[in-house]
Amino acid sequence: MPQGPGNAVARHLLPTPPRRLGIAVSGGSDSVALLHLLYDFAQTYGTQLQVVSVDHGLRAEAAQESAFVATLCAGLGLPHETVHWTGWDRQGNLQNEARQARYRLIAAWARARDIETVALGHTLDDQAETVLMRLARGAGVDGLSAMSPRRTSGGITWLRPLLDVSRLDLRNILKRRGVTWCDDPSNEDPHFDRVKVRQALAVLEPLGINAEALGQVAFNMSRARDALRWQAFLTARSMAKIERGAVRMNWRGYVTLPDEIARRLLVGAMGWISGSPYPPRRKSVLGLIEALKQGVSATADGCQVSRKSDALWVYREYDPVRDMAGSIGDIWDRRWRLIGEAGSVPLHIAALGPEGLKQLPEWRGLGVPRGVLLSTPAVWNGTNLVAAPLAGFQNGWHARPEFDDEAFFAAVLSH
Ligand SMILES: Nc1ncnc2c1ncn2[C@@H]1O[C@H](COP(=O)(O)OP(=O)(O)OP(=O)(O)O)[C@@H](O)[C@H]1O
Repeated sequence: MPQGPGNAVARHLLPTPPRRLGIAVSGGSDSVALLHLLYDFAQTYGTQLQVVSVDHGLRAEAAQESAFVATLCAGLGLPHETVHWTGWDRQGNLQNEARQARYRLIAAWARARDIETVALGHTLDDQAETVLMRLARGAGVDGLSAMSPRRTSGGITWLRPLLDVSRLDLRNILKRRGVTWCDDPSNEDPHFDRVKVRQALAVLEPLGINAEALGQVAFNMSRARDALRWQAFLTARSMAKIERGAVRMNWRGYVTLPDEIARRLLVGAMGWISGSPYPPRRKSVLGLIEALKQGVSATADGCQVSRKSDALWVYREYDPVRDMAGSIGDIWDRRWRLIGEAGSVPLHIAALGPEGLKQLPEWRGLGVPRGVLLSTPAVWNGTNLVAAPLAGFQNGWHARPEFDDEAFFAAVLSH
């Protein structure tokens, strides 16, 4: 087993070394070191490596940096490609937009090459800088938690094998090997918060507030977050049910939960329904719970949250304008599989909506809020309702929830 940072890499990739691995290399010291460490690993374990660089088209030097990575890879005999970002609409925060675009582009690059895992060069210093920046925003347990060394999103597993390794150690490895790297001038630009934070860390060092200490804080926070996630998961299992594509919880039980658990349950329910990768902000969810206590329903992220007698319901907000067309076999609104027989009459699928409910007066006896039923799928022949999932099969059509309760519980556990 290799020692030092090489060991860190191996620890994240063994005992089952991947057959293929993507590496995102910007040309900076961290990702260049990652490239070399993974190259060593691949020599021993036979992993096929492919390298990608993203040119955001924002700095003149970016093309030279990807050319530098290309030369480096050619020297190591590794395939390298550069992908380009051209999509900035000059709206929003440039750093954020560029970062999100980068992840999207790298994920698309990997998917197109059947690469399931992509390694990134985040280090202990990145971890520490993130903790310090988030302190300024009064972050809670989630915000201060450590980055995960392995995380799946956008269909790709992102691996960060260097989170325990300092930038200094990586640079020393490169210097010993006589390998150079590119210095991104924006890393010195004090307009950026990250640069200010790096300077602040140098000032805090004599107090022992350094990358290791902040990394440890992040690690401890992750453990606290995991405990909260489990508590929320177990609570959801005992008090929440999926009914007609909505989440139903017992209000009297819900209202006695600690804030943090109540919030996680709600965020999990909303995430399961909306499919949004970003949870709503903590403050807005807590505000929403307060509103519910006052008997006020609320909408957020395309979800409606409301109380009906003793139950708290979270369901898809009915939106008459939203295009909710579908066909047989489709998954409709992420949660319903539409099953039926193609006949000679042209049918279409859309939300039940108020028109549908008018044609199904028996809905009142179901004990389910009107809003839940409005946003369930229905089969239409023009303006005539052919089938709706209120009473199981109808006219040879059926819409059954594709995602079972477990998917909702998993959403609670991951938020
Ligand atoms: N232009 C790029 N091309 C390829 N990979 C990149 C590029 N920029 C960053 N990366 C990858 O992301 C890693 C982290 O870099 P950096 O900290 O700048 O990214 P970030 O995405 O802004 O981080 P965070 O996710 O913490 O916001 C790098 O080590 C590298 O693996």
